[in-house]
Amino acid sequence: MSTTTSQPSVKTSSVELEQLQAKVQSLVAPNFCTGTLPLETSAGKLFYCKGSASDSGFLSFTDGVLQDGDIQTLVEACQQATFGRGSQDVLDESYRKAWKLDVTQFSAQFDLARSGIMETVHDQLLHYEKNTLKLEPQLYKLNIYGPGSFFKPHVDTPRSEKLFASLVVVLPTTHTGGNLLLGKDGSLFNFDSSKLVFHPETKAPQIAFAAFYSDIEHEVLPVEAGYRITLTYNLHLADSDLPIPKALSDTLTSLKSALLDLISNPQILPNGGALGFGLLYQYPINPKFQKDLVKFAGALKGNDALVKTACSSIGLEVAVMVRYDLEDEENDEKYGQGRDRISDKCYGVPQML
Ligand SMILES: O=C(O)CCC(=O)C(=O)O
Ligand SMILES: [Fe+2]
Repeated sequence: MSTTTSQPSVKTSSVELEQLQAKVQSLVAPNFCTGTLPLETSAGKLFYCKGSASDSGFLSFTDGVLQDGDIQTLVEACQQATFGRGSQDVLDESYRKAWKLDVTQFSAQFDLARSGIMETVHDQLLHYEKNTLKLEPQLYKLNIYGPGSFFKPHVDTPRSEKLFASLVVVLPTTHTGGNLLLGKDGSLFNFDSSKLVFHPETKAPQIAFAAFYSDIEHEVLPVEAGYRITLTYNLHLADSDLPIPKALSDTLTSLKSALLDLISNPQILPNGGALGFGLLYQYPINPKFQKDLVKFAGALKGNDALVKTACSSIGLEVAVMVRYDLEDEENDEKYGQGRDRISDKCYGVPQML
């Protein structure tokens, strides 16, 4: 972000800057959302095939509670689930123990587009960016976690630079364990699907879902009994012409006034200059192509988007820049695990200026 001047950037250290930093750090924009919704009988079946027509079958999630034996037949059509490590797709049961079906092998009657989930996810995760952007879901896999299945902490590494968030839809089956922990050790949320997939009073089957920014660390705890069946989706950004929201939230208003206080102080950047904000989230960018960042600046997440919106709304120019940290081996090691790791594109940690 810069004021409109041709002066070179000046680094300023002051109480005011520290106050602004504290303000930005105290902001809380949602970075995940969860919910449940009834599963209608008309959306209750899952069809699958193993290879030939004679190996095909279906499960119904709405005609009584599924027995483990029924699910076992589905498991037999599955392959062991892999994950990305470095540039490779690997099978490592000490890291991920689960089964998967590729999209070519199954078809679910459950229709995400008609379920209303995307509207909720859009409002929560694109809160400050929803003026111009929308999310497009791409069905990725069906996964089954049986007794002893788990997925250790990881981030979902992007296959596309448009990857914004991940969505997990849990189908109604009896199971215990298999909680999805969001944030380190579940610091953000403990999503216990086993308690959500049947209505607490009527016991009617329900869908439970969790959506979160793909760079948020998460894990699936071991399933203790039964089977946990999920549909996973990659949520991509797509251009849209949604109307600009009129109301700015209290959070945004308070950040705007903190920024205004700062820039109206004659002691701060008296000759103009630049303010830098380290981004809170990570983004799938290819830093080789500067032009990508122009587009990327419209797709910030949560608090990052909030800071950008606040700056723009008081007339400051905002740009996203990459800062290279050549010695950041720790992150390579930590984030070299996850869904579909790709070799030449990775989460970058740009700076907002
Ligand atoms: O099943 C879940 O809750 C999350 C699965 C997951 O992290 C993934 O497929 O990448
Ligand atoms: Fe994941």
